[in-house]
Amino acid sequence: MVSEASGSPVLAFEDVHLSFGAVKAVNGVSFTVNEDELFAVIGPNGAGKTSIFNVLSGVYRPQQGRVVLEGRDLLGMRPPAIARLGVARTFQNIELFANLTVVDNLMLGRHQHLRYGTLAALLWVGRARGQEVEHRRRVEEIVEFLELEQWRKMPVGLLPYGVQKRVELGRALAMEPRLLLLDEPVAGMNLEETEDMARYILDIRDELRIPMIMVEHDMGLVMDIADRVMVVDFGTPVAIGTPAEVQRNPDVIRAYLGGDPDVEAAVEAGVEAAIAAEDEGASA
Ligand SMILES: Nc1ncnc2c1ncn2[C@@H]1O[C@H](COP(=O)(O)OP(=O)(O)OP(=O)(O)O)[C@@H](O)[C@H]1O
Repeated sequence: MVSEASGSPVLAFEDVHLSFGAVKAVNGVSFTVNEDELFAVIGPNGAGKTSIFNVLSGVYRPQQGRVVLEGRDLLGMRPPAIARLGVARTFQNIELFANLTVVDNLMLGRHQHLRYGTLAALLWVGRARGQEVEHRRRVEEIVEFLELEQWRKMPVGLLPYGVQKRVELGRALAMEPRLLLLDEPVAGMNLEETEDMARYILDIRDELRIPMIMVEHDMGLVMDIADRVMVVDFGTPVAIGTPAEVQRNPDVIRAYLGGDPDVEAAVEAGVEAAIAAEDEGASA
């Protein structure tokens, strides 16, 4: 099982345990995320994926474990402090201001970088003016990067769903994150929107060099674009590895298909056949 990222890790999630009464939402989960890595977390409904995100962003405080971002222990910090350290997040359900324009929503993402007071902002003087210009410049760069130019002055609520999801991604990028958490980035999207989003996610990794953790139910997307995948089931890690490694792991297939013995026998036969075919291909 490959559990360590190659290169230097940005994030270390170490033996985290989180229970709600008798429910072990996260049960001894450990992984690291490398600085240029797209790391995916998958698992059946209720497996603990959202709970892992909530631990990472400070919403839930685990009973045991460590979460270290670039050498700093995040446990015990409140969500705004963790966001200031550079952990940005997109949500399953879009969380934008529907009546504000694309540019204004992105400007709100810059909010934690504002270094001037309200009075200075109102008077539009000195530092406030200089910083505002800089923030607008950064926002326009993101508009261009995510190809949002044609919608920049439109209220977000009027835009197609796929574009709204892209604006949400832009708002997270406006925070200049050190680590980006993507919670089901293509949920509810059609094929074209999904392909667009996949391209932007890969560009964020390759051009902006921002490491990401993605929770996603779309297996095709995960297997296509993730560098490594962690599978969780009932809060417990089942496997960590490359998409190819994880896909042929019988424990993973079992976690998805349940304990039906007929299904299991069929799966194991299928896995063996796949491995044999691969080996044959390799030796040919
Ligand atoms: N605040 C909470 N209070 C009580 N139980 C919770 C809470 N949050 C999560 N759980 C429980 O922890 C377990 C893991 O839930 P979680 O939402 O993390 O799973 P998930 O993998 O994200 O599921 P889904 O794919 O459906 O979003 C579930 O049994 C859930 O009911």
